[in-house]
Amino acid sequence: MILSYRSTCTIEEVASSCNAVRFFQCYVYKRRDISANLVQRAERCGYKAIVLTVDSPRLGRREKDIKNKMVNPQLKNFEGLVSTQVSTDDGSNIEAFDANTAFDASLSWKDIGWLRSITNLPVLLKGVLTHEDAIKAVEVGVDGIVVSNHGARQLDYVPPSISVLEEVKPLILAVGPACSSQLLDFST
Ligand SMILES: Cc1cc2nc3c(=O)[nH]c(=O)nc-3n(C[C@H](O)[C@H](O)[C@H](O)COP(=O)(O)O)c2cc1C
Repeated sequence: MILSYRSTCTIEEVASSCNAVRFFQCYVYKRRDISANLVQRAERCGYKAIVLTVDSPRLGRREKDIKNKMVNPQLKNFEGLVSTQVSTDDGSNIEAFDANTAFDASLSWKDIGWLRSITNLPVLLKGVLTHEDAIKAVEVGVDGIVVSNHGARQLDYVPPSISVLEEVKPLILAVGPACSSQLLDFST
């Protein structure tokens, strides 16, 4: 299974109560020490890989979250690292926290090297949708890709993940952590 950075149980709590093979999903934050803290905790707790989500330099405009005044559950993994209390008059506090405070929108291929420098775990990229990016991912040394359009919640008009599988087929490891129970291996 792939644990989201946003999980309501901490990296440690999940590790101590679950024997499944665990990967940890994270982002690169403006404050790199936060990413490093999460990644290294996951490594210490026996997670087997880091899944870096690369399709969200900023959050998409999640109109349903805004309309519903979505309130983020407490981000327990961040306790003691950063304040997650974000007040916004504009609806979604997830958007306010992730996009404006936390995520590093300058994320680029060179940052894979940085991630590799802080962990010995394999690194997978989540959010790849083209053959070109899959090739580039291999070139910069990632260990796998997750073909995903983030549920089409990030960018309008992204292709459905299933429609690009043929294009990236030789390089595919899996399709989407949300579907881990239906993990598909197209690598053969
Ligand atoms: C409530 C919710 C929370 C999500 N949180 C994350 C997250 O923290 N990190 C992430 O990479 N994707 C997150 N996603 C996106 C899913 O991982 C997944 O990409 C999406 O459901 C589409 O599935 P697919 O990737 O198999 O196409 C979230 C999706 C939903 C519905």
